[in-house]
Amino acid sequence: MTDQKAVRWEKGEDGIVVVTLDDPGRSANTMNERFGAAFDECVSALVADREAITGVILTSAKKTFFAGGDLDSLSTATPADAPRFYEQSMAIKTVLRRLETLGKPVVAAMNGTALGGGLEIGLACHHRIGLDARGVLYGLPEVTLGLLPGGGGVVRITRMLGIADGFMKVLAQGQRMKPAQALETGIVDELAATPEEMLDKARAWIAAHPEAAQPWDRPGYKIPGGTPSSPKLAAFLPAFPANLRKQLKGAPMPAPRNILAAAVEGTQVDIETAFRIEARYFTELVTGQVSTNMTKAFFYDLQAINGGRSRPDGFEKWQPRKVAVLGAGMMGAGIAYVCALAGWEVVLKDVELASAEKGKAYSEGLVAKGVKRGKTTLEKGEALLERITPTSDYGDLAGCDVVIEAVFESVALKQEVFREAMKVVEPDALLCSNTSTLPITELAAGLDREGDFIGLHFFSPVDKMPLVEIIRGERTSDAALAKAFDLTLGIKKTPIVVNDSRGFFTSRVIGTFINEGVAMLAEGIDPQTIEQASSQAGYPAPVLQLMDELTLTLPQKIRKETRAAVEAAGGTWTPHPSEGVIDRLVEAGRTGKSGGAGFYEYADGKRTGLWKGLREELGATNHDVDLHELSERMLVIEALETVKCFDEGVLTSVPDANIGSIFGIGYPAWTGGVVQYIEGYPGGPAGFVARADEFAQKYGERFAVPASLRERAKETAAA
Ligand SMILES: C/C=C/C(=O)SCCNC(=O)CCNC(=O)[C@H](O)C(C)(C)COP(=O)(O)OP(=O)(O)OC[C@H]1O[C@@H](n2cnc3c(N)ncnc32)[C@H](O)[C@@H]1OP(=O)(O)O
Repeated sequence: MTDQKAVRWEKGEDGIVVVTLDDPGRSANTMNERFGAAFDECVSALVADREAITGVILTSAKKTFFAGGDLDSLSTATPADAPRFYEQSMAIKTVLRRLETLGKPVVAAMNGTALGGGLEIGLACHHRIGLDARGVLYGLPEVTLGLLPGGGGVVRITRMLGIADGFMKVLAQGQRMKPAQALETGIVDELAATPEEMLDKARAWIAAHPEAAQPWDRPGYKIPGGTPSSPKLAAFLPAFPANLRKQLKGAPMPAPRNILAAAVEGTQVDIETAFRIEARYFTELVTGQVSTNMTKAFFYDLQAINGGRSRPDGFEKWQPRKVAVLGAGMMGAGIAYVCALAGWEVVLKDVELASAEKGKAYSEGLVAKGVKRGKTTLEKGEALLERITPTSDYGDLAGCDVVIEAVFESVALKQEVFREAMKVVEPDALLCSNTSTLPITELAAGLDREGDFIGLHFFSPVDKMPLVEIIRGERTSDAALAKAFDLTLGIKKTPIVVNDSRGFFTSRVIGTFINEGVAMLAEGIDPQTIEQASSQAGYPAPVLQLMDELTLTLPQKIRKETRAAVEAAGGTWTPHPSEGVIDRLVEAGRTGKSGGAGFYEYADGKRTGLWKGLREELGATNHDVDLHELSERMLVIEALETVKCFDEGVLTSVPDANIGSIFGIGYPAWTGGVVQYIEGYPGGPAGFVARADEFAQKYGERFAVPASLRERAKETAAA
């Protein structure tokens, strides 16, 4: 038996060797050099002792069975590291191949979460047992980090499940599956209720399968669904890359394409060659900028946020008992649903009982859909609905320890409903406004208990959107912030924390995106070209389509209010080139989707195509455009506005900026978020500044680079 190594092993009297993965230096096992060396030594010892071994069980001494490739190393790879990463990918595949061809049964007793490289270790075993416990996850999430499973995962998943199921159900989605789903998908073979039961099952399986080998190593094995040359698959395989292109709409996301290529090419050759193909595609991804961006955002930034980086210290974890939701429109109804889903009592209040009941009906619809799709049970759904009480009577808010207001965007109305609610709710209730634009400090002014007042900006549709922007007013207390943070985690959303200002962070930054799209129309650029440029940048919705959804009157109203505020403070308003276009369309009655006409035409509320008159109305005559430059203008203007948010103290955290931009306002995932876009721009911040300077020259002051960013560019260029 070895000691103090990342891998230790011990042979029992029954000849079964239990291999325990236990990196001494880390709280989770990862594929770092220490593990690689120790695992190699272990497998060599198993091979040497093969005749005396009955079987092997792989398990872990950590809470997490294995957390995959070492992201600290993977996220910092550059093109110069390509040879090293190719070698590393081949080295782990070689050792796993030696294990799977040991000639003795090998069982993965995955007694905790196994993701990425962790599941790839399991896939090299002849049998995988999962732990059926809360919080345990299995899957290959690499695609969500801009990577591919480079430890043999693509090769084995496609051999095991076939190209179609392997790609669509596991590799392309990168889903982290609960144990039952992992079993159904076929990435684990059986489940155990406890780690002890898991070991018993592993021993039993070894006893029953002394001749175990991988299916693909048995003579005559056929890949499920066939290889690319088999007629059945050849008929629809060509549609895969086409569908992928359609889904990605030209966004620079190389991982899905590389995964598909590795899967298709790898199934046409022997397994060793397939490993080399996979390693080549993996190396290309890991040394590229997109995987760095996505890993920073989706692992490190999310970890920092969920770890409570922006939550004030010293306050006990809190959860509401009874939530008052004021206003049962689209937002209020969604908020009521997510709070009831979290297990809290909810009182949904509107002026008329019928409106409140209509708000509750929204939850009924979601529950019915969930039951139909098997996502919840009838009992759970009914219990959720029981927790929502619709009312028109403020008296029913008695006992509520949180108020979440979601009424019309009017300071006077919001203050009035708070005043009424505060007469009835608990004296220390948390007071939250779901405003998307109105300054929190102004809303709180005049109400007692400004310290308990905070902004909770939800995004629509509330049940689907993963973000809540928490806005701290000038007098919001630390205690209220800690409660709002806990509430947000309680409804399983990601909280970002910003300081108060008009439009906060998300509304302000998305405003620059849509205004830039409309400014292009004012330059005479064809609307279809503008839509294409935003899709190609990776935005989930084309810019003019998005503006129609948000309505053209909203930015017009915000602009008027902001202009009034600027002028009242003695400043001068600089008109934006989008203003004329928006005003013309609003004047023509084209106010957006809800008004039945905007940049697009609608029939029965459904979009039918761009308004044909738009080109004529605005004189779309400018065809000499560089599509890439249009895409960049949108990305750059949002990044510059974010820098201003930092300068003005609205933002104080890079993870909040990155995740807020991706989860809240659809900033493209491949960038890693607004700040990471600047950091990862070709040439780093200095390259970004040079590009913004070009835009400032061509398009005006709105692209002026803030001094703080110029300074950062100098520092990073000198480093
Ligand atoms: C070729 C192969 C490619 C790949 O495999 S790519 C990687 C694919 N794997 C993943 O994406 C999983 C990433 N990790 C996680 O999602 C979570 O972690 C877990 C669900 C596995 C566990 O979560 P929890 O129990 O809450 O633990 P924790 O606090 O997140 O992690 C404990 C410590 O372990 C570090 N860590 C976790 N996974 C990795 C990793 N893959 N690479 C490097 N470090 C990792 C964390 O940062 C933290 O560290 P600290 O204790 O210093 O805070």
